Amino acid sequence: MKRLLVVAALGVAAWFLPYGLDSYAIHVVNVILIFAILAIGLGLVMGIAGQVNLSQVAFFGVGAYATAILTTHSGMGFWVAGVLAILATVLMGLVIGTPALRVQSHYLGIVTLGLALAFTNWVTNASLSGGAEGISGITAPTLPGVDLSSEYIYYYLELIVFAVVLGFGLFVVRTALGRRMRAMRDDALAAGALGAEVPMLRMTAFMLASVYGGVAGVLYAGLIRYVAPESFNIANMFLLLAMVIIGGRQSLIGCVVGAVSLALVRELLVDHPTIAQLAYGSVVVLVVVFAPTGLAGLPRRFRAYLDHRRGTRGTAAQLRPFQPYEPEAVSRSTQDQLLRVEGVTKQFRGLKALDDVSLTVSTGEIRGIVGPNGSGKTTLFNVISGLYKPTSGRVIFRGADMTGRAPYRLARAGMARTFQNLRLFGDLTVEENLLVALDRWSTLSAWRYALRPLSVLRRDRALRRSAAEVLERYGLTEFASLAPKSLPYGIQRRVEIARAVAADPALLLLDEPAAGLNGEEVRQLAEIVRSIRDSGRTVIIIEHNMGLVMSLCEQITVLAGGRVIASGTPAEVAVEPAVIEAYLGDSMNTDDLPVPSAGEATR
Ligand SMILES: Nc1ncnc2c1ncn2[C@@H]1O[C@H](COP(=O)(O)OP(=O)(O)OP(=O)(O)O)[C@@H](O)[C@H]1O
Repeated sequence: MKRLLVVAALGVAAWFLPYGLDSYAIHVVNVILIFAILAIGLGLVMGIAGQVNLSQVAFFGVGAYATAILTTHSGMGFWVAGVLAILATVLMGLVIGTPALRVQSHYLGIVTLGLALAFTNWVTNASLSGGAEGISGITAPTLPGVDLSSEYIYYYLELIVFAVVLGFGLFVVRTALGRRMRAMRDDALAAGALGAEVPMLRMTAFMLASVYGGVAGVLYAGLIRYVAPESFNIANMFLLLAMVIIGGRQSLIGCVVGAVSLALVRELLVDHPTIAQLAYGSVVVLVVVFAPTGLAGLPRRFRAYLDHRRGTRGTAAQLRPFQPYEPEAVSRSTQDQLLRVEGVTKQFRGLKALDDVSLTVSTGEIRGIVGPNGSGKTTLFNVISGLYKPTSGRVIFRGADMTGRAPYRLARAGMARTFQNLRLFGDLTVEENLLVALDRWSTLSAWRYALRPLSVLRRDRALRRSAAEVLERYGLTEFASLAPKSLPYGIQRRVEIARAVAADPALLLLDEPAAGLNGEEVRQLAEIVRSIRDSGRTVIIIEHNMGLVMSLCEQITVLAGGRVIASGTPAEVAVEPAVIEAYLGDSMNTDDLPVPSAGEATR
């Protein structure tokens, strides 16, 4: 309610703003709105999706130049030209997003900067774009009964477009697509392992940014009715970047605040361009060092600081007991092979981390993978889950050859995993971590955001209900809104397992889930894993805690030096001479192993 009142007050203020402004001031406001739209687009691709994009100014340029060329050379009306210009910008977004499929971080910065420079170079030299002089005489936009040639009236057109694109951006960020992008920004590898189609997501982020660039370009062409290369140069790109960083790149409102503040500063320093550049640079450095979340992040940091001083943070939340799943009858026929690893070898330069490893896992089994440190267990998981391509050999999952498939494809085929060193999305809450896993929509269905927004909202509500159920089952409800990193290690491990199961896998890979847990937590973990299996899933678990492995697993595969040295029931492998030899000198003492009875092992 409070938020609604603030939005209404801002809306009223924005509506009456032109009444107090002279003709120069309204022009400045119109330019600021265009920069704000550009900044939102840049915030989406860089702040939300984590893709370095130094070509936002080129998107802006394509939108403006395409409008200019189509209205002057081809004699089209402004609106038709504007729509075509935005389509042209999206096409450019696809081209510029393509390198993001292969390169990341500063390399992507260099590539996108290169493309932006190429654009400026082209418009400066091509005759189609009017060379250094640019294109003047752009047809003014018309609306029946509305005089858009007046900047006072044009302001309302811009204001409406700004409100729509800001609302759309916030809608994306706060629902499934935005969550996936934020997850990818945090940890692309973990997001992929949960089924997020990382390449498609990167492309979508660039396309979104390009739409914002295109819209801003069209509005600019309609406002100034003249385009020239200097409006789209690298200095403006850095100004835009400074707006996003200072405002707070992870918040679209922050991007708007940054755009407005810096555009006003630019106006004040318009006669001192050198001082202006130095001032932007210094402020950016100060913000990066002292307020990495920008102006938008300051209130939250201040609240966190106050909480810390009062000592109120996270004291109330309690881990509740796990509520077991309803057992499901699963046929445990050994014919029903869920996973087959055939002669897999993985070579890292001179080192053979896996050497001709073969194993078969049946549906409904809990399989243990054990072996001394460095024996290749995690490498085997990485090959099975698609993080590594094997040097040779095959991985057959649910009857299909999945060797070397991207992790997101394996995840979508029904595989989920946890990581030895926990890979929770640190910038997302516990609930959002689960929501990312629960979301099974393909990124291709992102068109619904534009054409069927209500279906997106309905689905988001359904996802939140499912997340609440998962939180409840794992006893995590009270931690839903907290950042995973603020939680004790044992709870983080539980969140990671809950997240993996939320992805609804047929096969769950657990990489050392007991690492760092105390005795009681290990007991609870065993209960959770058994219940997950009883609910119809198959589990493979890498573990050094031999007591846990021996009591939990029906079959154990022992690796040493990248080779399978034994395979069988806990009782069988515990007495294998090769296993005893491999473990001599290791922490495991096979004589002390609590070898279970056959009945216990197959619970
Ligand atoms: N990306 C990589 N590049 C080079 N060598 C690697 C890579 N990943 C693993 N290795 C090497 O492969 C071998 C097997 O490592 P892996 O992590 O699979 O062993 P592990 O059995 O899981 O060990 P631990 O129990 O300590 O986790 C080790 O010698 C490791 O150094």
